[in-house]
Amino acid sequence: MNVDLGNALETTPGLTTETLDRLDSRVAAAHDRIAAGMADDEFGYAALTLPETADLDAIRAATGRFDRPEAVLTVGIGGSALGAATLANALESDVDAYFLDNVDPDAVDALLADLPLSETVVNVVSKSGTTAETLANFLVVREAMTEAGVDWTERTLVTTGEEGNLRALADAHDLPALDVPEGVPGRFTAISTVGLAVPALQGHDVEAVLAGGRDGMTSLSGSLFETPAYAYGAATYALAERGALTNAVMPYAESLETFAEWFAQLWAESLGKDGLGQTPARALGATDQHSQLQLYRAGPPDKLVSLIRPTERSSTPIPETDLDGLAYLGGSSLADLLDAEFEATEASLAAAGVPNVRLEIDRVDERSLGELLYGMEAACVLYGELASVSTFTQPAVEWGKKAARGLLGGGDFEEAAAVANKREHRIERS
Ligand SMILES: O=P(O)(O)OC[C@H]1O[C@](O)(CO)[C@@H](O)[C@@H]1O
Repeated sequence: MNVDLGNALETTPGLTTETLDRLDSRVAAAHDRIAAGMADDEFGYAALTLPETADLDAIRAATGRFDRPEAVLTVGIGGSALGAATLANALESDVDAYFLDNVDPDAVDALLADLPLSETVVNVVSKSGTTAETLANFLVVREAMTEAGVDWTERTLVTTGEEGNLRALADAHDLPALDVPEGVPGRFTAISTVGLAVPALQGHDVEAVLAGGRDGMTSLSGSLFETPAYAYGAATYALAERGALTNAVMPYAESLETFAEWFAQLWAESLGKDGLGQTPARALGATDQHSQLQLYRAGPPDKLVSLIRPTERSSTPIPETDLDGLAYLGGSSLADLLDAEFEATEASLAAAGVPNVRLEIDRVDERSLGELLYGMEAACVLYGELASVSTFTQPAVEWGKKAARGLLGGGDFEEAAAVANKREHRIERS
């Protein structure tokens, strides 16, 4: 993974080379803190040692109990689904991967109606084992398997914490079970049992994902000028400090669209603390050049755009044409067009003084994805150190969970009472 900060200098908001030089001493101190946390396997910092500690043997043993399934259905939410989804949606496989990470009955019913349940592995993932959406969906999926005459105990893989509902279920039915990594928040578990079971079931080279993570791990140093991940973390932090409160993540590869969704949880849930943070906006190049780019370029000067692309991609030739005004496309390729649009968007933003950062990976394969995931995690941890926020907790998500649980009779929560006291000011169609 390489990072180019050139288009974040002298922009509005913007950095200068002096800013980066001044930041580098803070990056060195932050790296020392990060390295110490990694060495001591400290809560949260342990995420950055996963390329070395992830239990590949356990992943292979647990997933090896399933002969090549037609499909893998992951039942999980947030970090328990997005890492695996990023890898599955970026890589080609003849084993289809599906993700139930919401409780929309229409979507759940439609998916279950289509799935070959007898040839599907159900991969239920929850660190806590208490997440309502995940457990509710699992109960629905298990019922559907039973009604289809499928022995769910033969088709279910569990990934969970040491205790809780799923651990008890796995023990009671002798289900293959993987341990979520201790001391690692869910959004940081892509390069672990949590994120790697699905690609393993799909036949992908999970060892290469770990190797990519190790590439990122060995690149960590005490200087942003030697560590692309830290360069990105420091630059995004400094731009936020100067008013870039939105970070539009815009991969120029369909295969990285889910990566932007994974990044959004990582960035928002880690850095949105104490009135601080940087809103991750998900965009896709070239599609959003015909959509959100208008706002990025001509709206409030409160954004940076992170443009991501693989430097190698397949190339689909564009046939010669005599279409009026479009003859120039003939003989080039879709790759040429997409790369030209990437560079044009980059320059368009720069011309308008909008800061943008270029991130490039070699290609969309297991090793590059591992390095990209790791690099963004390291960038996020560094940003959190510089911002002095509690990167590895997410207390603000608990209020809503209690309210929903109270509304369903799952306990007496004052949050549920607050829902009942909603202030109303209805505007109704006459
Ligand atoms: O793996 P679990 O415990 O089901 O949690 C799923 C997700 O929910 C959260 O805890 C937020 O509610 C995320 O941090 C996490 O990734």
